[in-house]
Amino acid sequence: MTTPGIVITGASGRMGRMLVAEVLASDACRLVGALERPGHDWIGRDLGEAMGGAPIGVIVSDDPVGTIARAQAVIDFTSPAATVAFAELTAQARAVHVIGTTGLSPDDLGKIAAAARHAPIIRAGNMSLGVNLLLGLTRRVAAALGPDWDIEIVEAHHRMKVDAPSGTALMLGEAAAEGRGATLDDLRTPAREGMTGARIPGSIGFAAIRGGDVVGEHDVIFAGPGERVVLRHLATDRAIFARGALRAALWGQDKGPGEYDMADVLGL
Ligand SMILES: NC(=O)C1=CN([C@@H]2O[C@H](COP(=O)(O)OP(=O)(O)OC[C@H]3O[C@@H](n4cnc5c(N)ncnc54)[C@H](O)[C@@H]3O)[C@@H](O)[C@H]2O)C=CC1
Ligand SMILES: O=C(O)C1=N[C@H](C(=O)O)C[C@H](O)C1
Repeated sequence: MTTPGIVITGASGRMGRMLVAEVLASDACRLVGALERPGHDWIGRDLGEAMGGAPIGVIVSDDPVGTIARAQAVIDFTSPAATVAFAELTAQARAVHVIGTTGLSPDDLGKIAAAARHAPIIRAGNMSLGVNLLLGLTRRVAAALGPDWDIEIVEAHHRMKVDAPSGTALMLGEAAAEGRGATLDDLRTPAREGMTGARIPGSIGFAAIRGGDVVGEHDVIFAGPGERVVLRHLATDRAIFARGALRAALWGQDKGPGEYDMADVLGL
């Protein structure tokens, strides 16, 4: 039996490079393609050489149709527009699509849901074991603490991150809202600036810090009368996300069409 062939999109990106290394180090799969955006200077080059090492026989391509046709799984950490386009092509190829891209709009999510009618899509704003455990803890603490406890989510990321709040912060906010028997749309408070007025009771607030090379830090703060509870996750190595994504790609091999998340993959 041959191992599943994996295509990595955005192969030159911060996550793309981690994913390539993770797939090449695994005996459970093969790297069968690497995609970059048209005009990128890696197009047409051997991926191993482009990454500064020995050739590996995979040429970086800007042709998603031909490349994805060879894949049993596509691991995709790129941009919302690229991910929506890849979702359609991956569904046509009946391959597993693992989506790590964040900043997706409701319209993007609708298109991804449509693609998932034809093939499995596993999507999470954070693929790490630690954050996915923290989601369950956040749900439980939010349920246990009453409405006198204000919920605020603070996240910090590197200076190149383009979306805010982070995908992880939004997942944590959704978990906190679920703990309160509501949705994040019900409880989310707009970003604060100027004369905001006092805090809306029961709302969930977000703050985003951007700077340097911070991999990803998230605090869920429960601020009550006279005390605070803080749940924290600190990512210090992007390999945690790549490891989770590859695990998802392999897990998805025998799954039917539909939308899945890391709780499904990890059995949480
Ligand atoms: N879910 C998770 O666990 C994680 C999610 N992310 C998310 O992954 C995404 C990417 O993050 P980074 O790697 O830091 O960004 P990056 O900017 O370093 O990499 C993105 C790559 O995608 C490429 N790309 C863009 N459009 C493309 C197209 N049409 N075809 C092929 N390649 C294309 C870019 O050229 C670039 O190389 C972000 O949305 C980020 O929030 C990042 C880390 C963990
Ligand atoms: O852009 C990043 O770097 C990260 N993005 C994800 C997010 O938006 O939460 C996951 C991780 O925090 C790193």
